Amino acid sequence: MRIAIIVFPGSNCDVDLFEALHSVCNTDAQYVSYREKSLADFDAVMIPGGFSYGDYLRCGAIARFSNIMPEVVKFARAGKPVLGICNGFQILTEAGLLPGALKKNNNLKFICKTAALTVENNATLFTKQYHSKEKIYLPIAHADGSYYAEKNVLSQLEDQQQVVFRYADENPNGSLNNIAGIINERGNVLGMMPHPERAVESLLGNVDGLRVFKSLLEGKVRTKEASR
Ligand SMILES: NC(=O)CC[C@H](N)C(=O)O
Repeated sequence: MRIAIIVFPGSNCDVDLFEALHSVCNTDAQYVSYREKSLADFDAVMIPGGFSYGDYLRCGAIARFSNIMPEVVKFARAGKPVLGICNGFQILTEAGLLPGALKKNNNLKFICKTAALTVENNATLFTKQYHSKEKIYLPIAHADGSYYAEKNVLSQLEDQQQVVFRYADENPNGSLNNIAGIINERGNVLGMMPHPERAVESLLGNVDGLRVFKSLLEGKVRTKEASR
């Protein structure tokens, strides 16, 4: 599987994501600049975390006007897999590929810690290797991670099992319905605030994020972690 990692000015989790895909999962990952205008030959697109355009105006609000974004939208509309992590999630909501918005954390502070989550929907492209309602732990690192959507959007997300990850134990940022990650109706675009790419090797002290990537790559690779 050939995976594009979109790099914007200010992205800072692109290398972690590359290492997770390339070094841990042995898959073909390529950096693609925000200036590019084509995603031909890629099987999946991932938008990494960071501070695209310095988070000026609103997180993701400027990135979504980059050259590459119409291609990302086309890619998603074609039903191909798209994953947005943290700032990537923010960019996907700004681009209209996912509903709702990410607001400032309730405490108005940047929060960097490990969060407990439950896997609410394990029937997606990105979560099929988790058990239903499995409790996992992933790092979070954001200032604008409080998920907001209108009531009718929230009920649609709940009714259609589009909430994929929910904060467990405590809600760190004020997200409505404890939402940490959602998928679009079609099931090919996932956005999540926690960082699975920072939890893919025992050396990192946590492998709970590895199955997000393994689920997508299922059957196509034998990961190093799995062979240990
Ligand atoms: N780690 C990240 O992607 C940070 C996301 C975003 N810039 C925020 O602080 O909310």
